[in-house]
Amino acid sequence: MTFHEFLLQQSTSIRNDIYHSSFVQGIGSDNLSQTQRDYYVAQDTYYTDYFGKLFDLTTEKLTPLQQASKPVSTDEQTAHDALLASQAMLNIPPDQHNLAYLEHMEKAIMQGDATNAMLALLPCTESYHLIGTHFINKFPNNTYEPWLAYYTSPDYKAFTQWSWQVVDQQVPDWQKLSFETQQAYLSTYLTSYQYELTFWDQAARH
Ligand SMILES: Cc1ncc(CO)c(N)n1
Repeated sequence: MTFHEFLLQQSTSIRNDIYHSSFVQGIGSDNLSQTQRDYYVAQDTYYTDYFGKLFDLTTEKLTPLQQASKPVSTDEQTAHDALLASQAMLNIPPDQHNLAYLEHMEKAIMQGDATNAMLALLPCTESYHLIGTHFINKFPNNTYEPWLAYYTSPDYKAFTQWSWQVVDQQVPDWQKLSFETQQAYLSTYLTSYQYELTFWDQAARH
C-alpha cells in the first residue's frame, strides 16, 4: 500500500461524515438555500485566495522535477459560480473556523518539512475531488452539477493525482517511519480533514 492509500484509509470515516454532512448532501441533491450558498462562497473565496499563497510556499519546498510535473492550476471561480451566490456574499467576513484552518496549514508549512506541508494541503484537494466523484450524475437535473463537474474535471483530477504522487515520492516506505513521525504526519493531515468537515457543517448552519 502506498502512503497516500494508507492516508485515505485513515481518513475514510471523516470523509464519510463529509459525504453525509448537510451542505454536501445539498450540493449532491440540489437542496441549498441562498443564505447557505452566500455564506459558503464568501468563506471559500477567502479560503481559496489564501490557499493559493500557501500552495506556492509549499511548491517551493518540492524538488525541481516535482515542481515541473505540476499540472496547470485551474480557476476555482468556476466552481464558486456554479453555486449562484448573491451580492450579499460580499458583506460576509471570513469566519473563525476558516481562519483557524488557514492558520493550521500555514504553521504546518512554516514549521514542518515538505511532507508535512503537503499533508496539510492534501485533504483540501483530495476531499473535493472525491466528493465530486461520489455525487456526480447521481441526481437528475441538479442545478449544482457544474460544481461536481469542476472537481471531477480532467484538470482537477490531474492536480489531485499529482498531489498523491508527490506524497508517495516523499514517503516511499511509510511503514519505516518512526512512530513519532508517523503520528505527527497523521495529525497534520487529519486536523486538516477535521477543518474540512467543520467548514461544511458551518455552511449548513446558515
Ligand atoms: C475549504 C475548501 N477546501 C478545499 C477546497 C478545494 O480546493 C476548497 N475550495 N475549499
